[in-house]
Amino acid sequence: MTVAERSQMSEAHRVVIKIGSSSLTREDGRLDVRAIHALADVIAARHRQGHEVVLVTSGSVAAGIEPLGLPGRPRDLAQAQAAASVGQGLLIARYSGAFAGHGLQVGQVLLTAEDTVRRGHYRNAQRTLERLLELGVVPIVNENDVVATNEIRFGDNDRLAALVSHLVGADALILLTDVNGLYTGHPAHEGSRPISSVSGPEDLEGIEVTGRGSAVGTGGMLTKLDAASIATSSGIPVVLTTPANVAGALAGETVGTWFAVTGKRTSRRRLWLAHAARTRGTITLDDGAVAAVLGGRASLLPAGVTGVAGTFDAGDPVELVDAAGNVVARGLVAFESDELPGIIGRSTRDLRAELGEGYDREVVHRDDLVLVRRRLA
Ligand SMILES: Nc1ncnc2c1ncn2[C@@H]1O[C@H](COP(=O)(O)OP(=O)(O)O)[C@@H](O)[C@H]1O
Ligand SMILES: N[C@@H](CCC(=O)OP(=O)(O)O)C(=O)O
Repeated sequence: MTVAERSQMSEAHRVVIKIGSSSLTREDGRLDVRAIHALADVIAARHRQGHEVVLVTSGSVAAGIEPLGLPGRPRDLAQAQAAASVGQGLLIARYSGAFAGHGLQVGQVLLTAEDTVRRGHYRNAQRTLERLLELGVVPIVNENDVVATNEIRFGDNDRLAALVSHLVGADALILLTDVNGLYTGHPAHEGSRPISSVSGPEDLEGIEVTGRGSAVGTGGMLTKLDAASIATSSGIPVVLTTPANVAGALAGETVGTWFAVTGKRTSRRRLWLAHAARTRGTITLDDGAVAAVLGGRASLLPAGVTGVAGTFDAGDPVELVDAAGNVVARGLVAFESDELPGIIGRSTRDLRAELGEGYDREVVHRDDLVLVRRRLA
């Protein structure tokens, strides 16, 4: 079922709910157990109505701060990973206790973004999540902080929640944070007004968002907008609100900000290329090639390439940038990096005549290319 309007939220069979660190920690930095119980109460009620909920929860790093005697959220990666390792067990134990009060079991699922889209990984993740739901268990997902490295580190659970929504074929995604939705500017700034609904990227023009979150959160509003864009562009509507409004959001009430669907369900490979793939290099395009690629139907030919950086093999993901270095698209490159300097800027006819069949192929075929939406702010 596709949820087109807020009012249909009450019928959404499978919903992903993501709760951020800012909503799970008290002012002294400790885990807020009451918040966990309040959320479990709402999810259990939804469960009793015959619906399914997948919970994506942050809070492992925050939960590790107090037992390790740390002064605050660690900045360096290894320390954050250690805190997450200590905190994750405590976090899941709290959820487990809260859901047990409703006769529900929970299943811990630790993922990286790549696991949700990379062939071979996603099938296992998908099968496990399906089986947990069939068994009436509430899956509780968090980033697998301990294995995530600096380069692949996802860094925020907002986008992970959007990718998980896609993975489980959710009917809706609810993002819970410490502000009741998106505002026209930072909520602390005078004059910022709440926005009740967003029907597409054009509604976000002029809105000020920061990547800086609350004291314990990461990513701020920027990653929530990224998550909303991933979900809505692949057919999943999003509500952004506070935990106090989660029951209202599930009932289809006008709470927080509603992000309407902007596109159809997309292929997992394109989702991976656009949002999770680690690119291996950069290919610079001339203005004509940028226009052709942005037109949406053209492949990238050698003649439109002006520069190459990085070391990659044929088939690797690369970024396509314009002359000013702005990322225009991502694609799977058809040549290895060593081959490209000898062919760029040249026409396919020349290349075929000089180097033979095969060298006249596209640098990136249009089927292997996704446009990158410009980020806000
Ligand atoms: N335009 C905006 N509208 C709403 N919140 C914003 C905006 N710009 C920045 N923010 C900040 O984003 C914060 C939420 O992000 P974050 O702390 O990462 O939350 P979480 O821990 O729930 O993921 C809010 O507390 C707010 O300070
Ligand atoms: N895996 C980390 C996620 C951190 C994170 O994304 O935080 P938030 O921006 O509060 O959702 C944790 O559990 O602390």
